[in-house]
Amino acid sequence: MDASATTTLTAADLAGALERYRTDMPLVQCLTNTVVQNFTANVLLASGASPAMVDNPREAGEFARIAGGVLVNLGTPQESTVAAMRHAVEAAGAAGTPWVLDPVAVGGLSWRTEIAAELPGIAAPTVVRGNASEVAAVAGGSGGGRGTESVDTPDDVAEAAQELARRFSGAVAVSGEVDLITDGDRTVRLAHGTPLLQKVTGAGCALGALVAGFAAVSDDPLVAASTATALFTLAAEDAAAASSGSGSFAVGLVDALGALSPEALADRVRIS
Ligand SMILES: Nc1ncnc2c1ncn2[C@@H]1O[C@H](COP(=O)(O)OP(=O)(O)O)[C@@H](O)[C@H]1O
Ligand SMILES: Cc1ncsc1CCOP(=O)(O)O
Ligand SMILES: [Mg+2]
Repeated sequence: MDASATTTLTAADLAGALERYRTDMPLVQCLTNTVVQNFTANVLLASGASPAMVDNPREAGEFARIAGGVLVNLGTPQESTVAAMRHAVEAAGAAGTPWVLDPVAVGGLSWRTEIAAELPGIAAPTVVRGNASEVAAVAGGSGGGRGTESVDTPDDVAEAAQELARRFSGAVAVSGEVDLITDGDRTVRLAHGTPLLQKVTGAGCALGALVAGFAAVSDDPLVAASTATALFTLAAEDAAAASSGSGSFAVGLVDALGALSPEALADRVRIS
């Protein structure tokens, strides 16, 4: 086998995942924070997936068995939703449903840092998606960022991300100006996007939901996380070009997510 084929993703890999996503319309269960629920659901719908915010302890496990992918986001943890997360992760592990951990502000606050350490002990996450400070904290190396924002760059934490991906036999997607996505063996960088993404709350959180959707249609977590990132950041470039500020940008991003075809993604994405 050609060695490069085992170490590199191609634009065609990502376009293929987007084609399957648009055909399958994956059901994505979101246990996410109270700030971003509506935006996340609209991002999933626009992209071609089907969102369901099933986040109570009585139903979360039941739903995780039938969902295509599960997002667990620690942005605003409450006793009840954390109990639901435990059930969802356990059921996802038993059913083989991929699940994504978004460790919002982990490292900076002690309870959510404990939860981020506990949940992977129930079942390993398919993808950990966070900003650089959050990924460093989950890997065990730092005190986190400034609230929900990073004080590190993805390349600062590349080794920690690779080690974490190997620990979970999954992928780690570190967001920033240049996104770094790794499965511990292969590492790709995507330099798309716009600084306007930092002026809209929930951009990272919505990206986590897309990763869960793509994990439903791809057996390769690196492909899933990379396709979600490419779709989101290329759509953001389109929205930025047509916007007059962060408000119209957020609306335009939802429009652009639905308009981006697999062919356009393959044509425009630059993988390094
Ligand atoms: N300076 C930037 N330029 C371009 N894209 C960015 C920039 N910062 C973040 N992004 C993009 O914004 C999205 C959210 O990333 P980030 O802000 O790091 O997440 P979080 O909201 O979890 O902190 C990602 O798709 C990332 O590629
Ligand atoms: C502002 C805020 N506070 C708690 S969760 C949250 C949303 C964070 O969203 P993101 O991590 O996508 O910027
Ligand atoms: Mg975040």
